[in-house]
Amino acid sequence: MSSRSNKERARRALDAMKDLGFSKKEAAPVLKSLLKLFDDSWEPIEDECYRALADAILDTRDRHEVQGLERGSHSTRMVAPEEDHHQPSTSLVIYGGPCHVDNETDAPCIKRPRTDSNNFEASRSVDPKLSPSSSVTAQKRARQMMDEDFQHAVFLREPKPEPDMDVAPSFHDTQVSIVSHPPDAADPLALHPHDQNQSKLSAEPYVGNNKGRQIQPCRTRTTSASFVEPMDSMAKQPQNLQCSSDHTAAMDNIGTGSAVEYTKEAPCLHTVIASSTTGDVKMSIQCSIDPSKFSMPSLEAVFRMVEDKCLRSYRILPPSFSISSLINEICQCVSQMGNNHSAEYNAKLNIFSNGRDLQSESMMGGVPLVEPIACMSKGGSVEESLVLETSEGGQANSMVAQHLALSHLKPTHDASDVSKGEEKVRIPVVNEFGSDKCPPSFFYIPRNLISQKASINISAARIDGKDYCDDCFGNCLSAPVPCACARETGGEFAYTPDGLVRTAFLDECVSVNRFPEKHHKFFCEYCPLKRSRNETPPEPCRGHRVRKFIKECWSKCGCSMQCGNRVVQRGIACNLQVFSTQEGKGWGLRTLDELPKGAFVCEYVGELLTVTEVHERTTQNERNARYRHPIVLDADWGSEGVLKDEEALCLDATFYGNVGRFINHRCYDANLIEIPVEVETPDHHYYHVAFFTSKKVEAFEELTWDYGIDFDDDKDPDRAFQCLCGSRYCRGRKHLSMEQKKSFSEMSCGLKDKGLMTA
Ligand SMILES: C[S@@+](CC[C@H](N)C(=O)[O-])C[C@H]1O[C@@H](n2cnc3c(N)ncnc32)[C@H](O)[C@@H]1O
Repeated sequence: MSSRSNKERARRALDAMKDLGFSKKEAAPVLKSLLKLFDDSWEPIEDECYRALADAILDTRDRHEVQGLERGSHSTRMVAPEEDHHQPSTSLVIYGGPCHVDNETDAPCIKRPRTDSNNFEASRSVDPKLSPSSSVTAQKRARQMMDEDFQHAVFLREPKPEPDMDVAPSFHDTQVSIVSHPPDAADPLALHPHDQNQSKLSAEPYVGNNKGRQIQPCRTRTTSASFVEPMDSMAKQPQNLQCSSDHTAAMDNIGTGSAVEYTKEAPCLHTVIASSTTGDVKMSIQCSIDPSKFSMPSLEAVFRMVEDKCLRSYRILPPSFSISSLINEICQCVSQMGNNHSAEYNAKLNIFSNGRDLQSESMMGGVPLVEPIACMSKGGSVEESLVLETSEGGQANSMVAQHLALSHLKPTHDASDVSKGEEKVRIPVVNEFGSDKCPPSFFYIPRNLISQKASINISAARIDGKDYCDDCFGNCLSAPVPCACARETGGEFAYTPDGLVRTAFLDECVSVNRFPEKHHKFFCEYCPLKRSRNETPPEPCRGHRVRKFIKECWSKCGCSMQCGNRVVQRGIACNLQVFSTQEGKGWGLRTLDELPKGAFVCEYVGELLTVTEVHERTTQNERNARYRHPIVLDADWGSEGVLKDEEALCLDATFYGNVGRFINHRCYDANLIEIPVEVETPDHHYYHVAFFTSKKVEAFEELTWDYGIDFDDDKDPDRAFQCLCGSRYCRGRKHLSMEQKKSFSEMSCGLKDKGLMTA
């Protein structure tokens, strides 16, 4: 590298820092140290718009502050998931803290993972002495911590099975039974299936009604269990059953024993747990099964299926995991498997094991199965029915909603899949910290709904020759020359053959978000955002970022659905989970898989409304205000002259949305970036808002994007929230100077229109 280009790169780096409010005096020595650390390699410094440099400057500042106060002391200790044995079994442990502080050389910290919450235990240094592991492990860990992608990694501890309660994780044992050990045989055992303590698989034995009774599932008996036999034996002991029609389940003692009947939320399921005077406990499950189509599967196979279906899809066990819900699942699986002829069974089990319950889908049209365990929502009935039609052009990626029921929603959530089978992957809901069992009501839709007023003309006829590739076949990415669909992205496809957004393209998109002043902005003569508010005179337009688009091949193209230039339209492919955040942000979305940089995560799907409709809704309907963060589709507002009202569009996921509505905001250094994707319309009024990872994301890390909200603008307080993103660049944080806040704030377009995110 010539010294001239080094100088040029240094100048650009310092300019970028100046834009962020860091003086040359402060930035230059840090840059020098970073270059030394990176062996004069510029790439890690320039990556992510000089993120490493900005981090290092702030770290150096922090360190100087901390050194003044607590020189030489380590306030907290690094916790490695494998070495911390004191955490509760479902606790979150985060690697955190600045790395590589060299007091001698004053070298800055770089790329350190940090905590997102005060509740997380974070490290302040990598000190082999603090780790019981070998120094090799410590070095490895230190290297990991130097890796920027390790930042914010959250490790979710798998719940450890409690010594006497290892029922859930290992159901392969066919010799399972439940045995009670009442200290006094005359004091029959009782079990309340709805008791929270019981359902948390706690080590604490359940003690019902202060009688000191215990139930301890164990594996000491050698009698083989079957689903049929206990039913028979129960039938012979009717005196032991105390049934209740109350769906909240009942527990009672009748002197000689006790029984619980449980029929909640599953009309086909009838579960009875009973004890006898001899101290035995028996459990029976009664499913409504058509005997003519049924052959009893093996218990082991059923358990394996349950494990696949339930435990593996969650990956972790939520605290609400309970034996009763497991029994529900077992019953459903018995019914499903038993209804299949044994020849089909093994093949279907394989399909099932692939992660998606195709088998249950194929069964849904047949014999009704046990209802999924649903989180019932409060509220009235849906007033008007939702009629969905595919819009003009047939295979549109959007639908038209004829009636939108806004006032009374009563959808239910299936905790095992919030998408209710609408996506290719299951998206479970787990609640570790929040008090609500499930997210509030909304209708899950996998594709955008078009409101009546929004003008979106989806028609194959509108796509002319230069915008599609009818002469392609199979995969456009493997053709020797990029096809017409790559025109939008400068003659090169935006995607790599691995389905990732190309790094250069992605970095450019990140840069538009982070440094909007360095990119082109469009100023409307008469801004639709202002127009919709009927302000007289309307405020001047604050400018809209001009964004880069991806154009995917579509139905008019000759290629197949598997073409590498069709990523977003193929839908969600990674394993996601809706979870309750610990920091008080409500529900959030995280990935269960490690995701490389540039991976497609999901779309932001909602109702397509005009900007005016959004404004009307906002003023008329305050319900669900918490979710009201419509996205303005203004990525290219300047391209086709003055926009008509019906062409200025927003996506609102308040009432109808997909999993994208759970993605929380993070100021500036979010791990997702929203990219406009053109699929079925050649103009840029309407497009898909697709989320891609802007860096490598660890499994179980929360997925976030920058809504672009200015937290300092209190003109519209009902729309805003107090930012709890935990980013050191947080625009709500006090330690940033006004100048820096301003720089960060200006990075987002439409900021002053608080509550409206732009994409
Ligand atoms: C699009 S929703 C995101 C999902 C939401 N957390 C939930 O529970 O459904 C946006 C709302 O989430 C909350 N939220 C998102 N990011 C946040 C943050 N960084 N700090 C605090 N609250 C946040 C706010 O209530 C916001 O209005």
